[in-house]
Amino acid sequence: MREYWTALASLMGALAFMQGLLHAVFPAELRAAVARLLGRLTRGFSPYCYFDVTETDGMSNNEIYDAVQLYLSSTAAPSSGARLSLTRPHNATSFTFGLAASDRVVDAFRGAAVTWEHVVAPRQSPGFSWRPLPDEKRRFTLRIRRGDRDKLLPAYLDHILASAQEIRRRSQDRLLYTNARGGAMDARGLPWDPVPFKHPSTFDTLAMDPERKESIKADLRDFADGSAFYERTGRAWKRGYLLYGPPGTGKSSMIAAMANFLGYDVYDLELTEVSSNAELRKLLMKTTSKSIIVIEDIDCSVDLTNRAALPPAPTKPRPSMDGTVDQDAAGAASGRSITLSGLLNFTDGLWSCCGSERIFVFTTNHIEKLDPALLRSGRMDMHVFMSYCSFPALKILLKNYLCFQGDADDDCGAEVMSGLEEWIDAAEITPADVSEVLIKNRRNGKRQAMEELLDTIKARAEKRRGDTAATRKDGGGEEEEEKRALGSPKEGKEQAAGKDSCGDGDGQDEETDAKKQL
Ligand SMILES: Nc1ncnc2c1ncn2[C@@H]1O[C@H](COP(=O)(O)OP(=O)(O)OP(=O)(O)O)[C@@H](O)[C@H]1O
Ligand SMILES: [Mg+2]
Repeated sequence: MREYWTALASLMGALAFMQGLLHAVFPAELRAAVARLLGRLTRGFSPYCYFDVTETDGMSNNEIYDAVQLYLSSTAAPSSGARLSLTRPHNATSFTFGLAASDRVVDAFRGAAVTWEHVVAPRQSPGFSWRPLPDEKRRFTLRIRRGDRDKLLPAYLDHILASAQEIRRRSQDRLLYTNARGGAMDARGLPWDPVPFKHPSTFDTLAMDPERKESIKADLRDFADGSAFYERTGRAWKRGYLLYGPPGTGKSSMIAAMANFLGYDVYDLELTEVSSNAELRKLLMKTTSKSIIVIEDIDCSVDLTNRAALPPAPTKPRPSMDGTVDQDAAGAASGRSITLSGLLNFTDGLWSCCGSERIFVFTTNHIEKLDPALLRSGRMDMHVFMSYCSFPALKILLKNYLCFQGDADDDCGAEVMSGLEEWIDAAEITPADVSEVLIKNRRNGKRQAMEELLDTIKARAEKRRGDTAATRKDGGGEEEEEKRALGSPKEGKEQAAGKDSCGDGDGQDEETDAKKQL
């Protein structure tokens, strides 16, 4: 036994000596080169090919790395018995599983097996970098059989990217992005600032005529399921909504309800922070698909006066082919570089097709101030008038705020309800004002809250009647008439009933025309 231990000790000594000698004679670079050569030789004879997906690709994060991580976490890993790491992504409420360092997982696609390995190695010399790099270098290595290569690539990677996007959408809370940084980029080169989007508005809580609500929901559903339709018809997969109406009628609430209904992120585009059309294009390019791009109060954000009414510019703007004023030239000449034509390119020009499945929503309190170019057919597919509170909309608010059950609710006298029905249209009261009264009085019980509301509505209707009479007396009748003609709820109701107010009778787009005016 003793001899055995002596022999082992001298063998270990000899090995240590050899290793020291090897290190002294062959420098590290030479050893690495030999290892690389051997690796290349063995790979040359190997029936597999390998693809590395590194965490960073030079300056920025590698989108495919993130996608592979998410994909493996949800599909392959849980069934494989591999070791998993647990993470919760930024802004997410749920946990995701990731493949731990140096672990492997087998996946299958189109009948072929593939192996993923997660390789984590310490970063040796950080070198020069514009941004702090992690201490470890991470990558996924994909191993597939040489014979399967054409069958799997790039379809398998497309499948991974699509699955990861869907997982992200399901697991993450929706995000609200804003460009309020005046064009500055963040560390990842993105011009948008995200915050978690947790708006409670849904189509159930939105007070508007149930029929119009249903038709908007159906339109959104058609849009979201319309991949094949848009491809077949050669149209960009996008849709434009123009929401217009007085303040407090639910335009912003409708946007939140749309986002919650579809599960889309919202990009709130602050046009006053955008200095040029080029910047606008960059912003558009950095939006993701399955998103709603919102420009609120479009009439206030940028000077979108009628083309004919543009102020004379110091240098003569170049007339376009159809004789109208060149908006870019006029805009530049008048000192602002974001123009109507830039905005139109953004919504339905060539640039609008970067990415897909996006909804543009413009809101305004003054549709009459918008350029007809913005309203013409094909630009904004749906014009939705958000009107003052109607009786069906009021019933929704009563249900939401007071749990009022309609006719089945005996507590509240039928006469209060019929009074509300009688006065609500004449009062021209917004859902926001109705909500305010209900919130204030809801602790006093249903009946009292509704009576309070009836008083408010009656007082308002009578005041309106008095105001109108006074205006007529002062000879302002014509002005009042004009105002009503431009944006009154009555007009909205006619429009809601199917009248086209946008001069869009060219029948260019049947699908759009059928649903356009809501
Ligand atoms: N149709 C509606 N259904 C339910 N709640 C509404 C509706 N309209 C307004 N409200 C209530 O009033 C508040 C203000 O509404 P919202 O901000 O959506 O109005 P808006 O039309 O966007 O107004 P503005 O034109 O001033 O931006 C909301 O928080 C919501 O509680
Ligand atoms: Mg609003």
